[in-house]
Order: sequence, then structure tokens, then C-alpha cells
Amino acid sequence: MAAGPLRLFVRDARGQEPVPRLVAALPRGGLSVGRLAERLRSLLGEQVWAQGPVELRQPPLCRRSDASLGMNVFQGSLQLALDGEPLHSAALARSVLHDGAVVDVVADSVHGALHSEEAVEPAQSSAPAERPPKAAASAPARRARLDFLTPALRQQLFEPPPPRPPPAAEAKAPELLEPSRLEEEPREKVGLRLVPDRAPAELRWRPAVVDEVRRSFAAHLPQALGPKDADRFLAAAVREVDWQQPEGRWGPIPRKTAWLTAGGCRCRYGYGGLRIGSEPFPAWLKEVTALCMPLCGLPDEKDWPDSCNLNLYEDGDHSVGWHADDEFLFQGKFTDCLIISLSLGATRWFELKTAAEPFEMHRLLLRSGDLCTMEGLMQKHYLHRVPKERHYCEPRVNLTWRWIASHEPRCGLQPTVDMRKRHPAGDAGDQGPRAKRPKTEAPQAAAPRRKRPSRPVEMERDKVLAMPAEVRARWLADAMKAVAASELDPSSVFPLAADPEFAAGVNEALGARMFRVLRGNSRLFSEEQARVLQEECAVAQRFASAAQTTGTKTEGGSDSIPGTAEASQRTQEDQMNLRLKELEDMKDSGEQQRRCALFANLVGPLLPIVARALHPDGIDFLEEGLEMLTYLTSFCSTPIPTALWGPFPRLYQAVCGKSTASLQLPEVLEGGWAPDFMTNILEPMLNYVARGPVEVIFSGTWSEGNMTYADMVFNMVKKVLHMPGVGSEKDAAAATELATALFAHAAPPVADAWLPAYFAEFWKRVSEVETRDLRQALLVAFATQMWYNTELFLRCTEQSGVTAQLFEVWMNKIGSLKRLRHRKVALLGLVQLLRMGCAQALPANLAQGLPHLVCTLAVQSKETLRLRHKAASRPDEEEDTDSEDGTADQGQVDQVLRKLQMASENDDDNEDNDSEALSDEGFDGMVHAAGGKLVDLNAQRLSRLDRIDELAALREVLQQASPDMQRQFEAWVGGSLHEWIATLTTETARSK
Ligand SMILES: O=C(O)CCC(=O)C(=O)O
Ligand SMILES: [Fe+2]
Repeated sequence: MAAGPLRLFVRDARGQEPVPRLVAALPRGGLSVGRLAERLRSLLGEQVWAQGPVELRQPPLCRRSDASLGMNVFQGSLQLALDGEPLHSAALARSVLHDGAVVDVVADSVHGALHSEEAVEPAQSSAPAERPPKAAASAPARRARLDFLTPALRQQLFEPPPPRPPPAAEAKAPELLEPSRLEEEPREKVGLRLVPDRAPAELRWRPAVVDEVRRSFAAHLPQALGPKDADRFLAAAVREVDWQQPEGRWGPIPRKTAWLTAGGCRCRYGYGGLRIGSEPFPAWLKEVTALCMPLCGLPDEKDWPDSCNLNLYEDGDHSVGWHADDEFLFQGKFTDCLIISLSLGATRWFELKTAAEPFEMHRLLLRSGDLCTMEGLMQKHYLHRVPKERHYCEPRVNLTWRWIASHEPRCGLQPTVDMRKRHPAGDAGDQGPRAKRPKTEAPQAAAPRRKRPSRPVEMERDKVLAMPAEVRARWLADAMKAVAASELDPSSVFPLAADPEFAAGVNEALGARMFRVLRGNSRLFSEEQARVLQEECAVAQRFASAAQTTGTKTEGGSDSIPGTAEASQRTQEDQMNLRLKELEDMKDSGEQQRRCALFANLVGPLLPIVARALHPDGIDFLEEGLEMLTYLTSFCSTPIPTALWGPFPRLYQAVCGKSTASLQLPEVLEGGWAPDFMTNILEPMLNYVARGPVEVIFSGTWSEGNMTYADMVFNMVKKVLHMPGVGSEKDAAAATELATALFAHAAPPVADAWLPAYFAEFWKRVSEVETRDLRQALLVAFATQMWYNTELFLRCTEQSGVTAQLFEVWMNKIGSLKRLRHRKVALLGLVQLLRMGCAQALPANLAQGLPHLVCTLAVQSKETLRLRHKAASRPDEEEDTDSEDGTADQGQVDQVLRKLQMASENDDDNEDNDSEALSDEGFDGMVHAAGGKLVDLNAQRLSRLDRIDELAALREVLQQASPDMQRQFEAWVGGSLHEWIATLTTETARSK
């Protein structure tokens, strides 16, 4: 074989043309081609297809000899190009994930030179750009050194196969393999009229993004408002708005925010896992809306937006990370969606970039008084952000007006503007009437405006009692925090808080607040304070039941929950004693015991509050209610006490609806009132599954609803899995996780009867999947089912005719799973497959793939080892930000590879240094205890699966294989089985 440049063979997953751009830029540093290939393989899976060579265009690599490796090593920066275009590292992972492309690096002749011990060449400081390195060994010798390739792969690489036939018609190919086209219908066709075209001609709107291919547009009108107006509105916003700074997973989000709606809309604004309640448009906002809309070509008030989100960036440290305004409310991922934003105060950069390849980035400098628009399908195809700019100290307020296209069920309004009709006509003549509330609901009083009590905490009884109910709850929270921080003497707070007048009317709010405080500060309170807190809870309980008996026809006590009558007759004391006794038996740390005791004592007072929060009227406290239930079911004894099963049917009704005698739902809520809360509902549900124990799910019955628990869980999963709408994939992933838990906890045959039904739903959903979260959740779900009952699972895949496809995707994707929990189960599923293979029990099409399977297992078991070591040596670090130790050179290479890995993990958030992506995530099993420390609720939910070591399982299968089989393994992986097993043995002994 002639000497030639390093070649990167690429083919996209459709087996058609090479993906348009693809990449691998490596940093300065040494890297052997073998090592690069190995890393890429572990990153991308074992698949190698050859088509359309991508040549190394610019090989400014200096090769040096490395005696210890016995080979030449590339040194320098290696840049690959396709069709003359330089390729970027970030693009690699994205092509893999977005286009399903698979890439491998093969160095044909170069490789030989690199691996030839006899042919170590002297180091060169630079190589002529176009001059290929010399071959130094004969082809057979070189091939023999391609030790990271299996024979089949080697053959494939050097003799490119014809394009793969299209997938069998009966098996619907998953989206994973069939990326959707990015092009959208042209705006002329859909009749989209852009703001710059409809605005008065004298205004100088500047196009900022004109992307006809994706029908995505942005425009900028500098100085839409003069400095005087801008200052006036800035001052009004800063002064009058009740700014909130919700907590994300890692603390408060880095900006303040408010959500204002017109026309009595009660929809909340959700960003990531956070949701904030709405307030009506105040006068100043109406005024500024009236000034700005005509500038956007919307002179008629009936066309004006019905919502406005406000952000306050107090200084350059405040920011918003990469995101799209793709909330379900606005439908921006499906239909053309206009967003108008006004900047007030400090000048800040506003950045836009495409969410997928080909990458484009745009920046706009937004000054005080500037208007900016995003239009068309911008929220589908682009992300935007306001980055941190440490040198800016002045505050900036940003208003973003939008039209709500789909109101929350709890709000029940109809959209004021038909989003599909708004654009085509360019006039609003055919728009529906102004928002109407369904008849079934009484008009809502405007929520009281929330103001934070000023510090120091107000302590005058009369003043405190004069506060609106909501504010009192906040006052209590502030006071508790101050007590916990030793800023305030508890003796002055508690009598006031315990004053019955104080609690009147604020039971849910009080309970919810109190709970948050308790959760956040449990470790900081003294025994005495904790006792007083419990009394506080008793106050809340008293008022909760008072509200119940004064007849608001909401159920307040746990005894009104079906199925709990018997349990609730047991006195609270009995239950507490029982639990305390159980606690005595626990071998857990003191802190755990303390927490358990604290929460056990809270069951009585909190359950009524939970019940109210799990009622449609309690939706404003649903998240808190679910959080309370999560804690109660996490830290109670197992099996979960009967009383705590009480809320279970309510979770079902929140998701799926169904009127019962104890909860009559109006027609609009017949389909549930909170299916979009699945990520929160998941937490207590996981506890029911894990600690129920799971057998209860498969044997319990909800008598009032005349359904089995198993049916309930299945209906919930099915409904949420297929729920339409932007952002719903997060919920769908949560639903998948719930289903997965069933199979992780149940021992066969407990869940056998349900496996085919769940499998069918998962497979149906796979074809539509868009986000990484859901893709991974589904993969883990399949793997867990496979592990749970391999034969049954394979019967399902065979019956659906999807076996080969599924495993192909599985083996490709396993390398991109960086969370040990995910990759463990993916690996275990494959180990089960190998077990069947050894027993000659595989379907024919899978049996053929055995060499591929074994190679994947070889690579992935190694990768798991590496990740485990990483996790063990740096326990405080996130699992998926692994790097490799080694020489300095290697470190740099790994940094890049790590970036690639992270990028491949982050195809949704896609900005690895963007803490926003993390901080905006909601409650997800990791919760703050005192001192900012995170408590992992998963530790309370250990499953059968958790007790298995996947590497030990693999070792066992390898060891038990017949000698013939073992010889085959060696041939396939091109290495010693004995060594492989020895490594696994060492690791499994270590991890024990
Ligand atoms: O502050 C800005 O300019 C952008 C704000 C934003 O993107 C948002 O609120 O969604
Ligand atoms: Fe935004």
C-alpha cells in the first residue's frame, strides 16, 4: 500500500453521503494514531464504515520517536478538513449525535510507519504541509500492528463495503438513525411577515440573523426608546417589580426574574425545572408595551403580546446561559414564534448560535432602549444567551414579550392570537376573541403581590399579622433562616409564628415554606429548635383541618384519601413510636437517624398539606407538596407505611385525571392537571417503586378508582411518554425512568407480564426522540429490561422485527454514556447478550454480530474501568467530566477528547462551561441538606441492579465460556483473554 496521508473515513448513518462537516482537531501534544483511534472508538462505539475519505489537509505535525512506545508519535496540531473546510473539534461530537454519523480514524500506510519499531524516524521539527509521511513497513506487517482492530473491521476498513441497504420497512427506524432534515418551508409559503417588513418604513430595523433555510430570523432596532424613557422604565422595573431569584440545582440562578401576564392568565413561566407564578401587567409595563409594539408593526392593541418575562442582571456576573425560549406555552419549537425584547440599562452582548450543524454564531450589542426580535423557527433551530461580562457593573433589565400559544391546563385560557394565523395575513382580522376562561372556573382574584420583608426580620406582632397571607409565610421562612443562622433568637419568633392568627389562611403556604426551611436547615437547628418547628407544623396542620371543616370542599386530612382510613386511625403517636423503634435498628450514621426522626415526626403534620397540594386547587404548591412527599417516602421505614400510600392515587389523577367520589374533576381537568410535572412526580413515585416495595406496585389496587397500581403506573408512563409539546421530552424521560425503575427493582417473574407492553411504548417513542435526556433514558430502559429478563426481552425485539437495529444503536451509543449508572446497565444488557451467545441461544441475526459485541465489551469494559478510577480518585467531581492522567502531552490530548465527550453528552445544553445548564435544572434526586451539601436520594432506593457489579458479571461470562469460545474471543479482540479477565478481577476485588 502506498504511503498516504492519515485518513478519516466517514459515512453518515443513513449510509448515503458523508456528513457535510466532520472533524477532529487535536491540540499540540503527542498522540499516536493508534491511541487516537482507540479513544475515538471508545467515544463513538465500534462501528466503522468507510466511505468518502476525508484527507488530512494540513499536517503540520512533527513526528518524533518515542522509544518507550517504540513508535513515532505525531506532535503538533492536527487539523482535518473536508472539502477544503477546516473542521472543528466541537463539530465531531455533534455530528455523531445529531447526524448519527459514525467516525473512525484509520491510518492506512501512515499507521504502519507509526507502528513500525524498525522504522522509527528521527524527529522532525516540521513537515511540509502536503508531503505525506513515508511508509516504512510492508503492508502485511503494518496490518499486523493494527492491534486495535478486529479482523472483520480491518477488512471492512481496507475494503469499503457498499452502502448499507435501507432498514427493513416493517421496522420503523428510530430517529437515532434517521436525522430529520433541517430545512423548513420558505417563509413566503407559510406567509411569515417579519417585523422589519411590517414595521413603519422609516424605522431602521437591522437584520441580525436571516436564515431562510431554517426559517429563523432576528432583527435589531437600536435606540427604539430615547434615553429618558429608557431610564424611566428601568427605574420603574427595578423599583416596582417583585423580582424573584429562584433556586436552581446549584443555588440561586444568576439573575433575577419576573413573569407578567395579561388578561387574567395564570400560567407559570418555566425555565428548566423552575416555574414561577405570574403577576398582572402593571401600569408602567402597559405603557412601555404601548410604546414599543407600534415600532414592531403592531399598532393594534388586540394584537399585542399577552405575556412578558423580565430579567434583571444586577451586574456583569449575572447572565443567562445558552437556551431557547422553547417552553410549551409559546410553541416556539413547532410554529413561527415572535419574541420581542427591550433592553434597559447596561449594554450587554446578546449571542445567538445554531443548535446543530452547520454552526453559526451571531452577536448583538444591546444598549439601553434597543429592541430586538427573534422570529420564525428561531427557538427550534437556535440558542441564545447573555454571557457574563465581569467588567460591566451596571444593572440591566430585559423585557421579553411573547404570545402564549398554549395555556396551562390549570389556567384554562384560550390563546388570544391564533399563532398559525397571525403571520400569514399580517393582519389580525381573523383572530379569535380575547382570552376567555372556561365556564367551569370561577374568576380568579389577582394574587397578592409578593414583597420580601425587609431585613432585619420584622418582629412587631401587629405588623406581622397585618401582612398578607403569602407574605406572612415568607416572613416565617426568613425568620427561620435567621434563627438557623443565629441571627435571631428563636424565643422571639416562635410565639409569634405559633399565634393562631398568624397561620390563619396560609396553611399551604406556611407548610410549604416551613418545609423548605426545614429541609435546607435541618442540620443547623438545635434539638430544641427542631421541637419548636414541629409545633409550628402542628399549627399548620390545625389550620389545614380548620380550612377543611369550614367547607372549601377540598380534602385536607390524610383520612380523606382513599385507602388510608384504616392507617390514619392509628394514632400518630403509634406511628411515631413504630418508626422510632425502626430507627433504633438502623445502622446508619447519626445524621441519617436524625433526619429520619425529623421526617418521621413530620408525617402527621405534613400529610394534610401534601394532600392539599396534590389537589387541583393546590397547584401553586404542587412542587412543594411533591417535595414533602418525596422526603417523607425517602426517609420513612420500608415497606412504606400505609398512611404514606395515601397520596399515591392523587399522583395518578394529577397526571391522568379520572374523577372519583373523593375528587370530582371538572371537565377541563378530566385529563389530569399536572402531567407536565412528571419530573417532580417522578421522585415520590421512585420511592413507591423502590421502597414500596415494588411488589406492592404489582399487587396493589386503588379501590376507589377500581384500578390496579400496576395499571396506574403504566397509564402514567404511557401518557407522559407520548405527551406532545416542547419541553415534554424532559417529562417523557422522567416517565421512562419511572418505568425503568420497575424492572430494576422487580425480580422475575414479578414484572414479566408488563415487559412487552412497556417495550412497545418505548420503541414507539424512540422514533420521535429529539433530546439526549430522552434518548439516554430509553436506552437505559431497554438495557434494564434486557437485564431483567433477557429471553423475554429478545422475544419482544424479535416479534417487532427490531432486534438488529436496536443493538446496533445500543453498541454505538454505549460509548457516549458517561454516567456510570447509565453505562453500567447498558453494559450489563450486553453482558446478558454475550451470556446467551455463549449458550448458543441468540437469534441468528444477533449471533452473527457476536464478534462485534465482544469487541464492544472489550472497549467499553476498559472505558468503565477508567471512569471508575476517575470517579474514585476525584469523588467530588462530576462523573462525566473525566480526564485521564498521564504525561503532560497526553493530558492535553485528553482534555480535547474530554471536551468531545462532554460535547457528545451535552447535545442539548451543548456548552460545557455553562453552569446555567446545570443551575436551571430542577429537583432531580440531589437535594441540598445543610451547608450546601448534596444528599443523593438515590441512596435510599437501592435496587437489585445496584447490587450487581457489571464488570464482575462480564468476567463470569468470559470465564465460563467454552475453551473454543474463549479462543474466538481472543481472535476477535486481538489480545489476551487472560489479561482482560485479570484486569476485571483486580477491579472487582478493588471495588468490593
Ligand atoms: O436578557 C436578554 O436579552 C435575553 C433574555 C432571555 O433570553 C430570556 O429571558 O429568555
Ligand atoms: Fe431567552
